Amino acid sequence: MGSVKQHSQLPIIDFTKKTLDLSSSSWKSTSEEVVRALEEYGCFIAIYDKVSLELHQVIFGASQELFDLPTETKVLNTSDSPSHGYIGQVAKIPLLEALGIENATTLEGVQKFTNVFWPNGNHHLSETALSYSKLVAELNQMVLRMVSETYGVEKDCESLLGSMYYLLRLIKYRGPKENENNVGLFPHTDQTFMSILHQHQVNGLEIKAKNGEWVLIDLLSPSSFIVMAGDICMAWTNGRIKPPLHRVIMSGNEERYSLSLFAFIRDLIIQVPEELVDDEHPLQFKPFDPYNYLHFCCSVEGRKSNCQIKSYCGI
Ligand SMILES: O=C(O)CCC(=O)C(=O)O
Ligand SMILES: [Fe+2]
Repeated sequence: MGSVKQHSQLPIIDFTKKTLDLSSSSWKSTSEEVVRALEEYGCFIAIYDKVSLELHQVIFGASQELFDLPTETKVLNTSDSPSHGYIGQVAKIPLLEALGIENATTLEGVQKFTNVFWPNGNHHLSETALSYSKLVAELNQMVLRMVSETYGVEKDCESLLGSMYYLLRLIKYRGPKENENNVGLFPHTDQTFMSILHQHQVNGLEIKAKNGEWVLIDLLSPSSFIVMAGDICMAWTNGRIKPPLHRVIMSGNEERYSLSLFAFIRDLIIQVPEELVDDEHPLQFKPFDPYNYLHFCCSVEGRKSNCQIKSYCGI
């Protein structure tokens, strides 16, 4: 008998009905839920309906059209930053293809992306990608504010937010062919501050639970998003929040489309706030440049490490 995959027990946090203004009582209780979930699992499912069903359909429709372009066109999506552009036809992960929109919460960013494929512009695509990224970035900002307030480090929050930039990664996984491995993406943690993942219809994302089991994340509602801590968040919180190990396994033949909104930091040295260092939590990380960290991760030394953030700036 084959083993039945365990389904997600991740906390589900509702960001819809409540008015999340700083003075409301639900802001505080939601903040506590968020921090508890992040400390326990490194991630949670957010129910967030600011991205309308229509926008959900339109962005995934646009993603499908982009992946239908010929490979020689898709490879024009390049970047100076590692893994920020087109990824595809990689021998070890043949099911995966990805396109990256850098600075996706700015008009310049999305236009730079669309102009690669449509030199005269593609207003519809730019507008879609921009609206989606801005709305999901708002969720990220809300979560960061909640974490900062709960930890009493609001002053750090403003400088982090001021140095944050977003990469919207569009992802497509095809089903495996006969005798082909069904791994869509190998186990990893994200090199981000925070990532917000979203998918269209087909499941496949798995998270490694504390007991060592891989748990399938059931994300079938269009208003469900996974909010996931990245490596940078672990260093900033002095190890209180750990990024979860996750992977993608394709169980059927249906193509899977997903979106990752990655929050990165640039032009800021990350330092553990002194409020987060005490006898119980001795300082674990040296100040570091989170942008250089991305380059470290793809260096020979970085690739060899089994915990890149600790190798890079751990004490
Ligand atoms: O496709 C997914 O659901 C996850 C993607 C992911 O983990 C990544 O892009 O880092
Ligand atoms: Fe990831």
